[in-house]
Amino acid sequence: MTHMISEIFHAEDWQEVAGFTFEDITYHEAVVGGTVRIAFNRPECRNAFRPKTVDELYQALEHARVNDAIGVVILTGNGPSAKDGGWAFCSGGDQRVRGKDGYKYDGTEDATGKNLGRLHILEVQRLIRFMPKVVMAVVPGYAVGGGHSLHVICDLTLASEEHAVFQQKDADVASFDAGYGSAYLAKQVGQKRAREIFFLGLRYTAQDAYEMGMVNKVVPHAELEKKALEWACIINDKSPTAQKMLKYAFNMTDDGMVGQQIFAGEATRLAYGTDEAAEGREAFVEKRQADFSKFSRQY
Ligand SMILES: CC(C)(COP(=O)(O)OP(=O)(O)OC[C@H]1O[C@@H](n2cnc3c(N)ncnc32)[C@H](O)[C@@H]1OP(=O)(O)O)[C@@H](O)C(=O)NCCC(=O)NCCSC(=O)c1cc(O)c2ccccc2c1O
Repeated sequence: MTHMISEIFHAEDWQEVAGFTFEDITYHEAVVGGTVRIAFNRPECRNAFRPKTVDELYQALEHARVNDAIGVVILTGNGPSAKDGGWAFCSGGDQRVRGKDGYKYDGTEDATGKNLGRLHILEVQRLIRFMPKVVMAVVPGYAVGGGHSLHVICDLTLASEEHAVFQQKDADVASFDAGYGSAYLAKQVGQKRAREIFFLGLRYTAQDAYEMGMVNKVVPHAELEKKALEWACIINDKSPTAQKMLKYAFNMTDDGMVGQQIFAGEATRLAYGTDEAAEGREAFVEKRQADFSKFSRQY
């Protein structure tokens, strides 16, 4: 008997990625190739993340990042909750395990033995931001707190027409994502709207979020995952180099020197492929003066 992943998950489209024993997430690769689906799998607590969840998420994202065959990562939440039928993308940090210095592992999971608190969802945000793949948030229910920030950092967001709820409740629990979660949100929806979202913590539907500019498409709940895979296939049919350079170009204006470094690194890689670069390398190896005279100063 196959275990149900999520009510709107289409098992025929996916196969489990081998080699992992995840508990808090599920990790699948599309049968058609090119796309992975990573899903929070704690629907009973609206897919809140504890440190173990974040570790698993980071591991799966890193695995996708370095997999040459993958162009798109779908990030979503499994559901509904068996307790009450509620749907969630992610409700942020698990408040039951928040300590004075961050979110706590349970005793057996802490690698340091010192029970250090973690805020490493921020490391996940950076991984999503800087990976040369399109990351798509697929929001079937609540995207709240740190879960809202995760949808903000993703390149695209699709949302369930019936069940998606966007809400920033950080200030209700005396937390604040003062990085991408707020400042980058303001780039998406404008300063007044972003301040409203954080200062008031109101609930917004998928349609509200679409009108504000932080959701790309509102999709009927039952069709959400099919639409996500359809979009992923469209993205994957295009030039991987063009898609990567575009993502880094979009990021660059907001990411300062790091954004420039990442874009510039890829420009260097492209330059290495030219005859001009080969001449420079070969001249060094052959211990001769490089002859760049035949290369044009194109304008
Ligand atoms: C998400 C909700 C609005 C949903 O409300 P609803 O009424 O539909 O459902 P319940 O409230 O009854 O929830 C069902 C069930 O789930 C439990 N639960 C939900 N969210 C969490 C959570 N985040 N942590 C732990 N448990 C959660 C809830 O207790 C119920 O359990 P039962 O046992 O009673 O069945 C609503 O649930 C809600 O408001 N949730 C809390 C949202 C929240 O405050 N999130 C945290 C914001 S702070 C944050 O995420 C954050 C994390 C970081 O790591 C950061 C790092 C660096 C900077 C900032 C960070 C940051 O802000």
